[in-house]
Amino acid sequence: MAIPDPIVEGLASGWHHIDGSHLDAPTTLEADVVIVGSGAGGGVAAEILTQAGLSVIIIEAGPLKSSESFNMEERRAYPNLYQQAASMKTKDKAIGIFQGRAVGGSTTINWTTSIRTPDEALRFWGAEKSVSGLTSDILAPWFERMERRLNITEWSIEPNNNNLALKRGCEALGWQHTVIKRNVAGCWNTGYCGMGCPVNAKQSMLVTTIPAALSQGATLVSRVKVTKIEHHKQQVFALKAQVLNDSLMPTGVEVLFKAKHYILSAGAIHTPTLMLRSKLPDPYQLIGKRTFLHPTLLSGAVFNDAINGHSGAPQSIYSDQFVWPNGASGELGYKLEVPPIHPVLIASKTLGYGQSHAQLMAQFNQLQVTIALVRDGYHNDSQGGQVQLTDNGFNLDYPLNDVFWGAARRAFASMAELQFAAGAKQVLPMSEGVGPLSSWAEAKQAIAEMTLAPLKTIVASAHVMGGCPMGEDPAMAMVNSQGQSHYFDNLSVMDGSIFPTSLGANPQLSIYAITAKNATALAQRLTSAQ
Ligand SMILES: Cc1cc2nc3c(=O)[nH]c(=O)nc-3n(C[C@H](O)[C@H](O)[C@H](O)COP(=O)(O)OP(=O)(O)OC[C@H]3O[C@@H](n4cnc5c(N)ncnc54)[C@H](O)[C@@H]3O)c2cc1C
Repeated sequence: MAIPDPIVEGLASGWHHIDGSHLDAPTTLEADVVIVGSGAGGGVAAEILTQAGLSVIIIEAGPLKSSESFNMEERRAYPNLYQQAASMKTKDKAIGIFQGRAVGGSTTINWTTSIRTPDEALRFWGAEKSVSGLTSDILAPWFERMERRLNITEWSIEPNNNNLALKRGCEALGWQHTVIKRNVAGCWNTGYCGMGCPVNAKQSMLVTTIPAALSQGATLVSRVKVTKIEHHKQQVFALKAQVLNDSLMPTGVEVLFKAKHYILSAGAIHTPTLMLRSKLPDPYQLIGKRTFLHPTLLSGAVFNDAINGHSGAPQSIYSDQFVWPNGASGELGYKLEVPPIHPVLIASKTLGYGQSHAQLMAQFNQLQVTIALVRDGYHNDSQGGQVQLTDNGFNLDYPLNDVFWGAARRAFASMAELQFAAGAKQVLPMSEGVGPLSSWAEAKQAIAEMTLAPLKTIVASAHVMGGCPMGEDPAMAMVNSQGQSHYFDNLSVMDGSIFPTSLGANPQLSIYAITAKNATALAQRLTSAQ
């Protein structure tokens, strides 16, 4: 049975799509609003502004790919759909970062976990970061709106064995756990969300807001990368962009975009990189600083029975037992989840080489993996990373300090305790120098004594946040609480870069709801000025 592909059908119906790789001469494009990036922020903003009657151009550096080409193979998905073919790393290479680069941004390849912004985060932002008007009550209708729009509902199907182990461990220990809400409609439970949903069940921006915007006349420009924001006094007057070829290398052809209003939705790291490269005013030196990752530790566990963590909804249970142990600014907390277990993804995040690695991979189908996402950005000694320009790109300098390693050690202990309580026969904290552990008593001692250090301990992130913080006080924020620049009348930022701290929860729903609120306010402002 052929799966209907909304992108193929939409293009056939006459959507305005310009594949930059086909442009061979300099071009200027104009609209009421130009949006840089087509992910969680860009997608939602595009739909709302188009619905308000404004002409919109969405610019995306990545390609337009759709279910027609999503073949559930890691070797194709990572180079096609991820930044740096899924091998992006921090400056010292100690943290691996996953981020999307295709139409739909990271939502095209994310794992569908949808969680509202924790109240603790919102209260901290109000009290400490000069954010105004973002309380759980004020945001509730925006969460409801986006939950309806993206069919976000509790996953009612039996979790896969990877998630079931998390649930069983929590039950045995009396720890808090929750069934995850997912943005899916008619999900086949394949477990391949991270390679682009092959059946268009995931309600990513690729199959929801972007098609809606295009159906109402918006223009999508793919394989074009914005390189510079041209500005003068308090106005942005153009965006300069490079055309990219099939391999996403610049062809030398330039495109100029002109608009009444400009929105940056290139995501954390890339929005700040673009701002730095364009030398936007930054009297308090904020751009790119306080970039957060939820730096994530992994613990493997071998079970007697098959886990088959590649199959079934990747994430369907989480535990918040340890996220806010002593209030927001107390010791760093961590959220417990599981990742999908696909061979390349896991082989690159496990330890050893040669025989020991081969032995571990031979038990691949019995391998359960638990992850602990550390909540960064609240404690005084948790300042996140800093985006820095290099000659041909950027670096994210994210030093891992003692406060982080303290949380990491606690997280490894919690994960081992949980995995043994769930019935694991061996637990393997993903940090060099510690072998497979056979009991909770043995693990407790080994984890208390093990050396944790950059490049010895595996740390990863799929949640990039911050670097262009929001707030009313320009001394600590680049944009106000509506995402409007403090320095330019016609520039907004709508993506994960505006979070003043990490969230302590998976980010997509926070970006959807806050963007929906801010884009609606912007649409009212722009249409009433017409
Ligand atoms: C593997 C993976 C799994 C994840 N799972 C979950 C999950 O289950 N739940 C959850 O809540 N979150 C998850 N996330 C994170 C979530 O998807 C992101 O937080 C969210 O999509 C970020 O939205 P954004 O708008 O900030 O940026 P993105 O969605 O990343 O979109 C930014 C887009 O801008 C484009 N861009 C960048 N620079 C330029 C430029 N100069 N010119 C033109 N275009 C540019 C990029 O190519 C990209 O497509 C996951 C992420 C990954 C990578």
